[in-house]
Amino acid sequence: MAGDAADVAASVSLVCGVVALVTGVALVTLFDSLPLSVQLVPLAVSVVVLGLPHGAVDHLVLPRVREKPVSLRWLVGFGLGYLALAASYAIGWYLEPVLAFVGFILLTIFHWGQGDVYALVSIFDVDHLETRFQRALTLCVRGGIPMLVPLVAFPEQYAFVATAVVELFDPAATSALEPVFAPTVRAWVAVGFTALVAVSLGWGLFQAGPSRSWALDAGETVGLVAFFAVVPPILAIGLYFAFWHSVRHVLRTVLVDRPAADALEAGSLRTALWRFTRDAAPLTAGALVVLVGLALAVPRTPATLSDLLGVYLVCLAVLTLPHTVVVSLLDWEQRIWA
Ligand SMILES: CC1=C(/C=C/C(C)=C/C=C/C(C)=C/C=O)C(C)(C)CCC1
Ligand SMILES: [Fe+2]
Repeated sequence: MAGDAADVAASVSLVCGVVALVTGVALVTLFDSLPLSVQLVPLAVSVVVLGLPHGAVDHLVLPRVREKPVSLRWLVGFGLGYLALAASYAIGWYLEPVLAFVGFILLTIFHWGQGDVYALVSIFDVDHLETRFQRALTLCVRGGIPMLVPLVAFPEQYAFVATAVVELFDPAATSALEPVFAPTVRAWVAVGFTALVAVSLGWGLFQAGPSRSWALDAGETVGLVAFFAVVPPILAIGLYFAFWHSVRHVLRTVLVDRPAADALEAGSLRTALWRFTRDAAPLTAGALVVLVGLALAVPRTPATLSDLLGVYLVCLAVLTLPHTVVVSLLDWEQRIWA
């Protein structure tokens, strides 16, 4: 990895992440209750800033990391494959919305976990995650935090959002999710997940000692758990998605884009981000077309804020499936799991 450019990426990742967590915690501390319209702001912003755009350079990252030209032939083949995956998953939402929702949670665990493993290994260059198994554990921990901690801490809002999403397709199906929110299930999730975090961090500590990189991993992990335990999930996930996951992935795409990485190394974050923005603009517009198309196509016409949130989540779900395939191939090229 480009030495200095990765250092700049590390600082930017850390600063944005800390700002996101502190913002969420400050908001819940300062205000007794936050209206839904306020909690939705970061997710709404993520439609055009960082969130949707972070995947909008998927067509460029693989040729760039392989140092191959972006040919028309590649773009057509890639585009067709990407759309086929997204469309198949969209059909899945119509056929089995509950299954599609559970699949989305699992997909998010995997994808957000893999994003953080990359950041730890390649951006922060940690020394306590030597084996593939340790990295897999870390993937489960980092991906599990945003999806499981809110289930334990905020079951009502979790159920509200799950219902809003599934209802778009089949109002009668929403009751199928109810058992997941039962206190005993949530208690088991809490116990199991705490054990997973303890094993994952404990193992790293045992192997590498209390190194700087272990402390960074532990600090981020504890910070994220605390954040998702106290900040209502619609707000928390919006902040995390834009300013944690997306920032780290955008930096990853910058690091594989030679001119942008050079700019980053020279300290010109602005030039690097400008190149990203230019590259991401066309397919961010494409993703917006998918969003509007879904809003028109779902069986229940979205009328409320929670319906709109539901449509946005379904849009994220169908695009995240091919996006995760691309990121997994990028992981492969960058030997994150070798
Ligand atoms: C908003 C929200 C939820 C789900 C969010 C998800 C699953 C987001 C996934 C986004 C992805 C994968 C983006 C691409 O990188 C929960 C957990 C139901 C709880 C309540 C609030
Ligand atoms: Fe992503």
